[in-house]
Amino acid sequence: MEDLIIDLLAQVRRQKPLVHNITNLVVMNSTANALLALGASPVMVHSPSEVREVVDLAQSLVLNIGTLSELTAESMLVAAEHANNIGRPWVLDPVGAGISAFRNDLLANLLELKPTVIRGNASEIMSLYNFNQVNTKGVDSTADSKDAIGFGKALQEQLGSTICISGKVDYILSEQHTAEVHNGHPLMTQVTGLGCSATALIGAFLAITDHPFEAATAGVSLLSLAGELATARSSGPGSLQVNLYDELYLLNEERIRMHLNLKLYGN
Ligand SMILES: Nc1ncnc2c1ncn2[C@@H]1O[C@H](COP(=O)(O)OP(=O)(O)O)[C@@H](O)[C@H]1O
Ligand SMILES: Cc1ncsc1CCOP(=O)(O)O
Ligand SMILES: [Mg+2]
Repeated sequence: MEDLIIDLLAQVRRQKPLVHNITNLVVMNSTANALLALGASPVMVHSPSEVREVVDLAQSLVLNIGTLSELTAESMLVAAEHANNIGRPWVLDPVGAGISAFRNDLLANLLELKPTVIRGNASEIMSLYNFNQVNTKGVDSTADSKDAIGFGKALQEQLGSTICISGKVDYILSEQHTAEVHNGHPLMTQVTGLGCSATALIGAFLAITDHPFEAATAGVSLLSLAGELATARSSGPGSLQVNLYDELYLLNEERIRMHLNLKLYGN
């Protein structure tokens, strides 16, 4: 799998795919910078009047509901439907799933459109499986990622989507495979938008491969690895945020082979 991730990263850097993001107001800048640091080309387009044309133009779509509004909810539904119609892959970040009826209703509609990949923290994945479950606290998880595996597997079977659960260990679940990423650092939970950045990177890899499990594993692995390497030379959350861009930019074959701690299982 390391060989594959190294190859996918080289392809992103060569092709610089255009990744269309309808995302939240908190992370708009940081996820654009994460995509640029990796080697992809982000565009943030939110208006329902222009999302169809940009879905046509871009190679993948990232939907992130973090600061949802009536306008972005409409845009997301239009964009996801159009992406399905023309065969564009898309990834959903269900930020804050479970915190309101408005958010849950939109998520239910988006799940009907069967996202190619879903990435959330443990509380979000648990809420997605059962919206009535009250285990969510804003946008941060109150649960360990391993406790959401059963919910993630059930969602995977129900939707056919690849499911990623982030946390101390990241899990990537497809019909045939499970991957575990044992990288990252607890300090990463004190910088906003790093889960959203993992989702955006998945978008970059979806743009260059037809294999959602591989794209999701590459995106989650490289964000966690870059975060771990960045933490080692940071004195707190502020420098971690900046150093993360440098580490994404500096990722190469040697660093991936030396530091990536990835386990792959067949189901
Ligand atoms: N306890 C932890 N230990 C190590 N790494 C972590 C931990 N929690 C989160 N991370 C890292 O932060 C990334 C984002 O995960 P998470 O904080 O769960 O997302 P979100 O920001 O959506 O809540 C993970 O992919 C992982 O690399
Ligand atoms: C704090 C906050 N509030 C709404 S969206 C958002 C950012 C969440 O980003 P992440 O889930 O990646 O930490
Ligand atoms: Mg999140």
